[in-house]
Amino acid sequence: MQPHAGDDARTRATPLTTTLTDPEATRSSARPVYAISARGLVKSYPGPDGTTTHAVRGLDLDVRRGETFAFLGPNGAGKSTTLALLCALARPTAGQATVAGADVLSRPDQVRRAVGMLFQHSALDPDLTAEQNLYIHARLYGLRRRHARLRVTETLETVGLADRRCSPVRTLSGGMRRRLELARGLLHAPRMLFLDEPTTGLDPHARAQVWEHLRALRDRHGCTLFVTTHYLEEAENCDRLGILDHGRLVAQGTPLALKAAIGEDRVVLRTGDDAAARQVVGRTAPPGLAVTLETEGVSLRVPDGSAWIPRLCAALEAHGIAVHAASATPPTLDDVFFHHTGRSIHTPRSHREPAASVPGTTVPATEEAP
Ligand SMILES: Nc1ncnc2c1ncn2[C@@H]1O[C@H](COP(=O)(O)OP(=O)(O)OP(=O)(O)O)[C@@H](O)[C@H]1O
Repeated sequence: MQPHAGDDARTRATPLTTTLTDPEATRSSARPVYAISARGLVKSYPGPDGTTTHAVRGLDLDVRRGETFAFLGPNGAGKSTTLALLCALARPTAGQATVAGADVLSRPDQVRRAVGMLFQHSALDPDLTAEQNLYIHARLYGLRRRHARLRVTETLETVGLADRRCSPVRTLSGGMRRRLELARGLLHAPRMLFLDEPTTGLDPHARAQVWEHLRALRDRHGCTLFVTTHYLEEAENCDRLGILDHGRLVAQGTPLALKAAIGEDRVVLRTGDDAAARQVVGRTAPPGLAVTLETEGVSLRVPDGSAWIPRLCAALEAHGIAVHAASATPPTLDDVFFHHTGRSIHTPRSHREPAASVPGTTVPATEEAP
């Protein structure tokens, strides 16, 4: 998917009214350029013992029509809550959002009619066939009988399940069920799809198949896709992504721009004595850099990493420490995540983190979200 040239890797906040349309688009068509535009979106839940859980803390976000946008964040970051706010399934505590041209607060029905949704939990009846499940949902969406039958056939074809239309859902594989869920979200032909972790729990082959269908929806039908995920490789393939942490969007941009903005390579040295090597590398590398001990060896993030390898190797050898392997790799999305959050997306959050920086932090109800 093509990156947008000149995308800013950092989050930007501009007034909602100025971002809903761009002047060029307004001249050629009345349709807003942004499929999603949110400003200052907040969602707080009452927590246990009179506390408040701040799931989303002031979100500013714009997603263009036809764009595939990934919302990347660890468990509890607030991804599903944001999705519920944008689909008008939950009411924001504060802030505003326009989705598919409708305001989520004043026109929630219009938003829900305009978007398709794929949730983490299945909404399918395992004892009914693929076709029966879709037909029931089509009727619930308000489609007339004949149109419902037509859309069931079309959407089963779209997701490559036409030959399994008479199979009970319980006999379908996990990947097929997810595709059937996708078909369900497409019944009313929405131009915009919200997908909450569409491939979680699927094997790599089934994940690739789901993404093949999602790309086809974008390319053939111009659908806007908003996908939550904690798979870096999925986010990598999207037009843009936003990194959500502790209910806040800490960075957004194209994968390329986000990685380029870091500008640091990851250098890893595997040595005969990594603990001693860490001390030597710490003294040799530019001051202030974190040198860490990881399973692969001694690691540090430094601009122009490959130029540092000979110097670090020479210093280690001068201290009698053998270097078995050395590598410098350009930043990955995990490095981007690390850069903005101080930890890897795969690292479970620490219990020692200060309360104000823990995802979905629970604080006394009287305390204002910072
Ligand atoms: N209905 C609710 N009532 C109270 N707290 C909630 C509710 N829904 C979510 N939360 C809390 O809000 C925070 C964010 O949850 P959310 O489900 O949005 O995160 P997530 O990023 O989608 O996580 P996951 O990847 O595990 O689905 C969590 O601390 C969660 O416990």
